[in-house]
Amino acid sequence: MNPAWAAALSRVSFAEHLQGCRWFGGKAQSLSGVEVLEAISVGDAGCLVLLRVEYTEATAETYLLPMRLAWVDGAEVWTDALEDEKFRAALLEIILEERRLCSATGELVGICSAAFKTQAKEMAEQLPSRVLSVEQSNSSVLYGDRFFLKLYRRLEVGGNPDVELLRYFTERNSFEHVPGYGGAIEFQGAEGGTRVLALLVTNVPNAGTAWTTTLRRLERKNGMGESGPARLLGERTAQMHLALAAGDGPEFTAEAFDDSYRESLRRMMAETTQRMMRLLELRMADLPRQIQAEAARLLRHEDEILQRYASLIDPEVGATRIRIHGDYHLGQVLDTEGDFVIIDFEGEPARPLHERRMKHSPLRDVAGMLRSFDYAAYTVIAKQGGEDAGVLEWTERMSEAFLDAYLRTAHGAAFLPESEMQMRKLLDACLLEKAVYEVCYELNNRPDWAVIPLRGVLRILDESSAG
Ligand SMILES: Nc1ncnc2c1ncn2[C@@H]1O[C@H](COP(=O)(O)OP(=O)(O)O)[C@@H](O)[C@H]1O
Ligand SMILES: O=P(O)(O)O[C@H]1O[C@H](CO)[C@@H](O[C@H]2O[C@H](CO)[C@@H](O)[C@H](O)[C@H]2O)[C@H](O)[C@H]1O
Repeated sequence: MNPAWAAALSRVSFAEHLQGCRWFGGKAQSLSGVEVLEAISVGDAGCLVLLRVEYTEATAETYLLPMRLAWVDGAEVWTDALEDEKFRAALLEIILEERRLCSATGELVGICSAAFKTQAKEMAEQLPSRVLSVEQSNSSVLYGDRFFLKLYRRLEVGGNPDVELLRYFTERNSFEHVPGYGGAIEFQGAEGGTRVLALLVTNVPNAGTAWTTTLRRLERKNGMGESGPARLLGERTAQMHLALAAGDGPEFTAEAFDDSYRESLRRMMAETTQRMMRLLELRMADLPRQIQAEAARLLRHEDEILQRYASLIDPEVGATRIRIHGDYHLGQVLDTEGDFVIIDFEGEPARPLHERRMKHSPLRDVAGMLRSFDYAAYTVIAKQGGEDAGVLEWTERMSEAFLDAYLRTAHGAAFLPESEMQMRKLLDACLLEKAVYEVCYELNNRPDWAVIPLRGVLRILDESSAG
């Protein structure tokens, strides 16, 4: 690393800075140390800093920070390099021109798809760019109205499912309701191990995500009777799964839902639950007082949740498992006014990479979307300050329409369990696990939102013990 940078970076108070970043996923943990692993120079525009964050009670993580030294009021300070047009242009250039930039511990490599290489040649002048200010776990840049670049914040060694799946759909032309894959930036460590730092795709003009358009409709009580959009979304979701199920090669071929998988699923579900319970205990005092009683109630249900998984993962379930979206919700769908485009195949950001790349029942995605209808309803109810029967009824209608269209479109697919009872059991297990995951995600990322999934878990438990 450049010694001047190393000295300047050593003066930055990263631990404090991270707590204020939306994309930092360690807010519920106590930090035990932060170390700069590398600062990869991006021409003279700035650098990409790899930061190792250590926790007292969780596995260390690596984060990516684009940084630039600037003079502010006569002093040299580090700023967010993404705010700088020159830096953003340099990132795009690395991909379109397939640049390779050496650093002390490895090499930064730009990878460009054939289709984007042609576009790059046509591009006479630099495209104006801007950073998107949207609700997300990473950071994104829009170049003119053509390219969309996502800079990943939490980095892991290994293949990135977002890149993998979008490249798969684009190369096979098997599902058109996704952005076109354009390229990536990787950091190939000298000691082995590659991390994906950024993804480039086509920009998809849109009216917002289905999350924002759904909330808008709900808040204005406008078009609430219509189940057409939920049906279309169910159909597109099934088409996405059918395209993924048709894949071959070790990464895509469908696999059996056998005992060893069932055991790893049960283990993963148990781990998520135990993680959630420990986080809840840790953060209890920070939760608003009126929510603490519900959180305490949830803490008493640990054994019940674990038992429920065991009985729900039925040994009779005879379906296949495939690559899935992995973190499917209304915010992962662009509303293109009349249709939908599905984005963000990275999987649940809080899970380790090997779990995100596993093959699963696509009912996990279905459960994710059903939970999202619930989130939308309770977000509106929270804003309005009280229960609203109309909104809750809407959620039920949308969920039914979505599920019905999904099952009709995927009818006969090997990834659907054979009987309706098996399907319901598996879906219920996925719904419970998703809500449990969401409590962890919110405590770590957006503590103010934790009440929504927390109440969601309690409702799922109450409903199934009543039924
Ligand atoms: N290809 C695209 N074209 C236009 N906008 C996009 C595209 N992909 C994502 N977006 C916008 O960027 C936001 C964040 O993208 P997403 O992939 O969900 O990032 P994250 O992994 O950080 O959650 C989306 O909610 C959407 O508003
Ligand atoms: O989109 P990401 O990959 O960043 O997913 C993470 O963040 C999501 C929030 O941005 C989070 O989704 C949860 O909140 C949504 C509303 O903002 C809601 O629609 C989803 O149903 C709910 O799960 C997601 O869980 C997390 O992985």
